[in-house]
Amino acid sequence: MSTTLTNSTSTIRYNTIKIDNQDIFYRESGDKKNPTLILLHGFPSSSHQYRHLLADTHLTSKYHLIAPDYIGYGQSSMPSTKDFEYTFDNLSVVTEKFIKALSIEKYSLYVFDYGAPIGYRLALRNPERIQSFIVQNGNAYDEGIDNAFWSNVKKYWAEPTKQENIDFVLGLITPQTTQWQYLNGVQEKDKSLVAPDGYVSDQYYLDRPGNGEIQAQLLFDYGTNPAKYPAFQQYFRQYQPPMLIVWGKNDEIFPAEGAYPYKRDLKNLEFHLFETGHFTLETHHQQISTLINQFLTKNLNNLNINNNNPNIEMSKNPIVFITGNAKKLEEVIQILGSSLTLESRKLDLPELQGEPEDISKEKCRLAAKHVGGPVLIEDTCLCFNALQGLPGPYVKWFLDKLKPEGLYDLLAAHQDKTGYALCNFAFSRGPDDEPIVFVGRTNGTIVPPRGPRNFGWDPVFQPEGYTETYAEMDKSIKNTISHRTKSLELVKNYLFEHGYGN
Ligand SMILES: O=c1[nH]c(=O)c2ncn([C@@H]3O[C@H](COP(=O)(O)OP(=O)(O)OP(=O)(O)O)[C@@H](O)[C@H]3O)c2[nH]1
Ligand SMILES: [Mg+2]
Repeated sequence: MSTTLTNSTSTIRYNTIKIDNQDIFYRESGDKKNPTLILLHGFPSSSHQYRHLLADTHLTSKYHLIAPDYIGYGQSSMPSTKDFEYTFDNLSVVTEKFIKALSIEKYSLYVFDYGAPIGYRLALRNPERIQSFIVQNGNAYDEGIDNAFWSNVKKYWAEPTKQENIDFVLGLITPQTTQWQYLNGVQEKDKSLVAPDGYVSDQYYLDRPGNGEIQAQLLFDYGTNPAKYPAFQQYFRQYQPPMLIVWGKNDEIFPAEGAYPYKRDLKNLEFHLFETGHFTLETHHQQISTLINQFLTKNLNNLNINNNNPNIEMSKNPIVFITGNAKKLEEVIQILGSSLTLESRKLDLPELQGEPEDISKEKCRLAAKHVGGPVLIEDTCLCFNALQGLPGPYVKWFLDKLKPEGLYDLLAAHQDKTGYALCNFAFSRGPDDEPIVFVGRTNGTIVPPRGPRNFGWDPVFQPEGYTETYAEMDKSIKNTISHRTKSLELVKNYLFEHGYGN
């Protein structure tokens, strides 16, 4: 339990820290020892928009919450556009430095509106640090900005000096528009839930001399975001961060059309639309808090166990998976999903001759020396029973010279066509640590090649109980029964027990 609790609402602290000589103001609640949720605000607001979540003891008894104000917003410094270039790149760099200055190693991100392109940039640069995402009316897909509001913004991106376009931008920072942002799309019965303090204080900050130029510069730079959407989407597909979507569906700026496409890329996605507008938390913070609590509890479960156990070693460095084989890496990423974050490095390490376990241990020692930190390697064997386990670890060279047909022909003189695929993962914490080996094995039969030839000996291996070869079957089936999956399962269990899980 947090030590900062009082009665039914949590204590919020208000602090300022210097980053690159600028003051960054932030609100903080909950115990620092617990997993961190960083709340990134939107336009035209500040960390004030997260006041309900920050005060919610259901969240702060289990999580550490932090909400900064970006430069130019709320209580943070507001240098002029001559002294600071207001771009999403720059705001994300400052946010990254802010997180580092507070010594936060891993975190979940709540992204809303402008917070989305800032948070996704952070994730592209630090995929290993991101534990999960909560997305509220924040965009990463073209569908979300294909509407009347954005067609005006696009005109401004195309001709920023045209008076008509400047007038449009100036219209966005008037008291009427700010109030509209809070109330538009809110159901009649819920309007009295929206505190006027939100739009009144946002307007106070917008009205500061020079702030209009800042908003115009940043809105112009929003034009750099659509070009990044493919990279954001690729990150989602590759790293599969758990994601909770909580979206006010009557928002005219970020309508629900921008929420659905996340479903295309994220496998671990919870999706909720609410009958309300842009500032969804104003009317639905209780429902959202409950969902966040359930979502984080489910997805950070392993981490909570680790945090409660002082004997667990938490790695500061990410585990580097070394392989020279792109297909192998692809499967490892598919199998692991978001459960474990690895950094990959392409390197073809020399391999010893001998028994599979000794080969993988030695490969792992070399990798640990190379990286100087925690490493994971993998060595795969294809073993024929009639040949006492050969070609085993040497299958790569046999395959290279003989092709899949030749592998099958090796058994021409033998009745027994059975064999097994063997996968040895080896893990070491660093150069002085003895590697541990995790073995996964799938039995099968060696058959004349069938199916696509894009991965090694897959066409000649037909796993026991199946009529298709590895190459013919759907990837999702191979990844349920394969030698690699079985070995990775043991790796995951071991690493979770030792504090490396997501
Ligand atoms: O059909 C396949 N299905 C698989 O699931 C599979 N896994 C590995 N292989 C192949 O078997 C040899 C292992 O050698 P290997 O473990 O030393 O790998 P590698 O040298 O390619 O990469 P690495 O050592 O840099 O990680 C290489 O020819 C790999 O292409 C597979 N073929
Ligand atoms: Mg190799």
